[in-house]
Amino acid sequence: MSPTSAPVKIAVLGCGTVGTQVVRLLLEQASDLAARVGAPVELSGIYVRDTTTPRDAAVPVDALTSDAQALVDSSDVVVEVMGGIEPARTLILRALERGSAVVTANKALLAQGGAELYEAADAAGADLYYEAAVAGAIPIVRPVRESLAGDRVTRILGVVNGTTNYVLDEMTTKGLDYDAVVAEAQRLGYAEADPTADVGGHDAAAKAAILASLAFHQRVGIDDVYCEGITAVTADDIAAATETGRVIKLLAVAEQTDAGVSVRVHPTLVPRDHPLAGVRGAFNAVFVEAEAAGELMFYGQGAGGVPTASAVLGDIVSVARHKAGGGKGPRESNYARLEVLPMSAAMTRYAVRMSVPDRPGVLAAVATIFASHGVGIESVRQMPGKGHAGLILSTHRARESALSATVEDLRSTDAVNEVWSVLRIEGEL
Ligand SMILES: NC(=O)C1=CN([C@@H]2O[C@H](COP(=O)(O)OP(=O)(O)OC[C@H]3O[C@@H](n4cnc5c(N)ncnc54)[C@H](O)[C@@H]3O)[C@@H](O)[C@H]2O)C=CC1
Ligand SMILES: N[C@@H](CC=O)C(=O)O
Ligand code: NA
Repeated sequence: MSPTSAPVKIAVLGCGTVGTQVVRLLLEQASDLAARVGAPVELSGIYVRDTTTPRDAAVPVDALTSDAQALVDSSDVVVEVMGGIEPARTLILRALERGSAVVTANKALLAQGGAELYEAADAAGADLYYEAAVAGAIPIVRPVRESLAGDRVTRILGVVNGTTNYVLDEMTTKGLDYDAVVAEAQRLGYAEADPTADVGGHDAAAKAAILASLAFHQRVGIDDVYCEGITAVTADDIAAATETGRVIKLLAVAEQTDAGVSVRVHPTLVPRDHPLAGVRGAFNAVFVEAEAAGELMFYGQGAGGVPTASAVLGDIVSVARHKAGGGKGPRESNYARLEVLPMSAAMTRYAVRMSVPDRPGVLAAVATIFASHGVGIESVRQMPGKGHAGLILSTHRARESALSATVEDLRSTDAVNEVWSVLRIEGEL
């Protein structure tokens, strides 16, 4: 490091699960970080609501401030780990407008108001980095944004929410109660401040929007993403999945086809021998298919304060290097003009689980309904009950609109007592 290098001043906004670990690592690793950056990396302050709240011993009390604007205005790099839309948005814009680099973990803000932030960064020639916003510690933003920038990404398939993966995994393997597992995910620091963002699928949808924007070089916002969470998944769904050699995962799917771009998040049946089925606990995994690269898989800890802080620190080093030695990170790539398709146009496979009367001719009647909508049946599994039979019909690839029309007819025929659930299938040939 040159003895004349001016320190790079880092402001941290928010001191919760992630912020605490960012501060700890910044201070503990200060000398290594300085050597990697080429200049001292200095914590200029930590913005909190209340400076008197007791905090982790790693957080220096004299660095706490409740004056966010003054802190932002006196820093070279602003690290936003508060979450939420405001005041995060205003403070990030303020930082970017004065040419400061911004590192954020805030996928909700990026997926909702990203355009405004990217434009402000571009106008000021400032860095905007957000590796922690997608799949926690896993390097996925940088690979898609930079390493694959010369390729054509066609599909991304991922487990990108640690909380829901943890919940589904605990319910599947230990038969634990849904509410108890969600509470544990909160205690472990996996869940969002409001865990309905996790279980409702919105957190995964925000990540899917960010990944799709990067992969397909155009803006895809949260409103473009079809989103279904795990709240309707029942113990019976999990048992039926096990029965058919599958597991249920909340998957984010982003695909580019000739017709356009399709981005969706929903509970999905994955065959037990598929690598995504083996993603346990709060771990995440992202498959990327690109024309030249072929299939790539990224795997690691998708949630939790310490792993997420690793991704934040990596971004801090990148932007601090630019501050110390010159240079700048990539601008937003937003030139493509593909149509973002509605969910009704999505193509996938389905498992329809239903109860039918235990009498002859029922199966033929059900098959006729599927055929009338052009939905091919790949397999039928029967599970006998008292006076009725449980059926699981797995389909060939079909259009979502055709499947919806099929289910509507199934619900109105007397050949079916009840349609219990409809789950999409990915990863099976
Ligand atoms: N916890 C995790 O595993 C991950 C979290 N993230 C993201 O990182 C960000 C932070 O998440 P966590 O640390 O888990 O949340 P958290 O709720 O533990 O921490 C946020 C902190 O910011 C503070 N804060 C919120 N609004 C504020 C305001 N207006 N003024 C001052 N302080 C304010 C809160 O009091 C809290 O201490 C969020 O955007 C989240 O989506 C991203 C990846 C993983
Ligand atoms: N709540 C999120 C945290 C990381 O993004 C999750 O559970 O994945
Ligand atoms: Na990441």
